[in-house]
Amino acid sequence: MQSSQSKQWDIFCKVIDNHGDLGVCWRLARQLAALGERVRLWIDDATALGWMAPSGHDGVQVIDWLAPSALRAAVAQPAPDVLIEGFGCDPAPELVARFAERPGIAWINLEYLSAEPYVERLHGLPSPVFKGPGAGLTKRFFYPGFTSATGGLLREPDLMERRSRFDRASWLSARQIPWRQDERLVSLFCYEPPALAGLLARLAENRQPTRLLVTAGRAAQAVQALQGSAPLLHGRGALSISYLPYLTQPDFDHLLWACDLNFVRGEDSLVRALWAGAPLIWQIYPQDDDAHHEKLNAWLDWLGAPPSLRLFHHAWNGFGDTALPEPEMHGPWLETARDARARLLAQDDLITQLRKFVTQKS
Ligand SMILES: Cc1cn([C@H]2C[C@H](O)[C@@H](COP(=O)(O)OP(=O)(O)O[C@H]3O[C@@H](C)[C@H](O)[C@@H](O)[C@H]3O)O2)c(=O)[nH]c1=O
Repeated sequence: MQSSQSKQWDIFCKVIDNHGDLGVCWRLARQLAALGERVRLWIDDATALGWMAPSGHDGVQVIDWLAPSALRAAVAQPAPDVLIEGFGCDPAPELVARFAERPGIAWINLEYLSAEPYVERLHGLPSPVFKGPGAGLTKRFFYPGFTSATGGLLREPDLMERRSRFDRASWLSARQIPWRQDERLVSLFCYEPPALAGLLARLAENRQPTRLLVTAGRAAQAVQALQGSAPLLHGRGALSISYLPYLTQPDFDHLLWACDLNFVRGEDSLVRALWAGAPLIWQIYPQDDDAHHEKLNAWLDWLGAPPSLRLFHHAWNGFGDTALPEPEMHGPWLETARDARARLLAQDDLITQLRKFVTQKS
């Protein structure tokens, strides 16, 4: 797969919390490698790769950034063509100093995803480094985003084709998830949303049965904590609950493809839910100064969210004391999701843009 045109990419990732930093960097690494690029992923905590990507990926070398032996070995090797700094994570200074010796190295700071207007303004801007390791180099900001004036979103070339071949019933049966044809399927990947109890009650009281597929980790703990305080909740009324193990990243996609409504969080799962094309609810990563309020509203504006979907997001994210509206799995919520996906599919994906960007700037 590798050609003489292929580049060496070194991606640096620091796990701050949860799984998004690694989730995004791993997805980037394996998509580059699938296109024939050579990739080293430098990571300070690769634990979650044990379930996200247990078999690794051809062409991706994972390196423990904290291991002194790995640093020594890397310093002895040729510098990469492209250095990607995930989310301003400050790669090891010894390496940056070594890499800076390579003429024409492209140094890119991959930023967090947002639909706020500043993204279009800042995408691609240079930031010359004046002192310290890397002095004399120019870092460039690469902003993923939802419009054609941004760096776009990660999307494998065959994603839509795989999605169209997906068979929900076989996937559920292979996972031993009980499912009756009349049950609506809802996935839950969240932190501890204040409106979680309200959602469970609404689903339980609905005329139509729902099976909630709860992802491992914080989502499962949040649901279980509520069940502890209201033990009858499990299987109550129209609601059935299945707890999932941690899934590989490709299987996490299958979960989203299988469901009629997806609750997602953070960054990477939001993008995957958009590609799934079913109605989705986003729990945004909360920031201390409430900066996430503006960020969520900017995304809802881009999405063209109908009023009930906007209200639902506000309630789910705990803005004010908004009451949780009825979740919808058809009608305007579905049309909105389909329309958003069509708009995104008409734009270049992130890797296509990133490779162009690197070639033009080096
Ligand atoms: C539950 C589950 C998740 N995943 C993957 C999907 C994603 O790649 C990843 C989750 O990442 P996210 O969706 O981004 O959600 P997240 O909330 O885990 O991640 C983040 O949000 C960012 C905004 C913050 O900056 C990060 O610090 C981090 O908090 O885990 C699986 O592969 N299998 C699973 O079973």
